[in-house]
Amino acid sequence: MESLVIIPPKEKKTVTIELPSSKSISNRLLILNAISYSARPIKNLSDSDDTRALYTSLHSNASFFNVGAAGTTMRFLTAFLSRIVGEWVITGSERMKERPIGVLVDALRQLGAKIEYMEKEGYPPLRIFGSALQGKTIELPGNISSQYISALLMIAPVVKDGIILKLIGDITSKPYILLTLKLLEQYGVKAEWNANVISVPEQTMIPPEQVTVEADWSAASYWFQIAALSKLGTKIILKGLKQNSLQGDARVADLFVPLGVNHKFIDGGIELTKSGKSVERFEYDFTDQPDLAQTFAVTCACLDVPFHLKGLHTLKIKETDRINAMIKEARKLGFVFSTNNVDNLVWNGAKEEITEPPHIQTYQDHRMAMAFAPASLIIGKMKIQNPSVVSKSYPSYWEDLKKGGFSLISS
Ligand SMILES: O=C(O)C1=C[C@@H](OP(=O)(O)O)[C@@H](O)[C@H](O)C1
Ligand SMILES: C=C(OP(=O)(O)O)C(=O)O
Repeated sequence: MESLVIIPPKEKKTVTIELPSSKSISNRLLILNAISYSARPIKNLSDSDDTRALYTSLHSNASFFNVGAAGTTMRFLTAFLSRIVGEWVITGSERMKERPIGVLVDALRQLGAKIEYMEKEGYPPLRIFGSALQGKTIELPGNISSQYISALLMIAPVVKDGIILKLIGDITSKPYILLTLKLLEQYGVKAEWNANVISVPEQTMIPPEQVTVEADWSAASYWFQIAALSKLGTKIILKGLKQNSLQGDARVADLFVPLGVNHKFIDGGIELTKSGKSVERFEYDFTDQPDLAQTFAVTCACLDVPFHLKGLHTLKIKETDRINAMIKEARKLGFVFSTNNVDNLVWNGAKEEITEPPHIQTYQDHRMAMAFAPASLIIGKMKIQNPSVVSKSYPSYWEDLKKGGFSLISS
């Protein structure tokens, strides 16, 4: 498998980056357009693998869909197809077959859906016999993946009598549920969320005249990281980000202030500059922003800031077991992380000497590649295995790094 040698820039730079658009928003809009039979084009649709997987599935005449590694596509399509008459099969990558979907399948079965597990109980691939669904009140755990909840909420307005979800336990990735409700609102859908109960009555959807996808704040996090690890005087302009974003990961801007990155919203984007003033220790609960955890772990260690990252209970069922992947790969950079093996990642400052340029494995996880590459600003030359994995959410990541002055050599 291919790898990429990364050589950091020598000089401080001013760089302008056109960020990719959000795959989370793109995939919701594709489903909402399909459910409301809207043919209106979506502006600035993501060109990521995950959005391509959904777009291709929705525009195909086939009854078999392979969604690859795309979690949202797998979960959203399962709910969507459950109410389309026909027999459908959805599968995905080997890793997708290890990512649980039982909570969503159980909920859909309560609405009358006929879904079979084709291999392992509780996991893809699925065979779905689509039929009309009957809405009701469903209880489901809120602490495994918010994608199950978003998938159900998006079909709710067109399910007879609507759907009421009673979420049991803590709610994980809440901003993604809010994102779903805000986008449903753009399609004229009224919903209510009180404490742990979300209700979406059956109602007519009114597609908006025009929908535009925002730039991706999760992708922006790697540029905040680069700003934090660059020389003083570096300026990074990220185009397409909005201050009043629908995305929960917009929190990254404030979270980087104590790690020495200042930001200023400007016309059409945001400008990052390095203040160089970091805290002595970083602590944060990532329950609401799980996709940012890798960015912060690598940044803090490179800045010599010990940390305690909490709320990481969902990281084990993402593209890889991210907690263990981080522990293993950070060690190659000389940082010794530890975990309770449930929901946290800790670094007390322990370091080991490294003798050769690190060769980072990415475990089919785009965020491993994107969060580790900026470490080269501190460590020097390093190698990233299987760099093409970034196309899951940010296909132009390496091209953009080149704009930032990094030299990249395929090997
Ligand atoms: O709904 C979404 O668009 C997402 C929800 C989150 O997943 P979980 O709800 O499984 O944490 C996030 O990690 C993922 O990248 C995208
Ligand atoms: C977890 C992620 O994606 P998904 O669950 O949609 O595969 C991600 O992009 O970090």
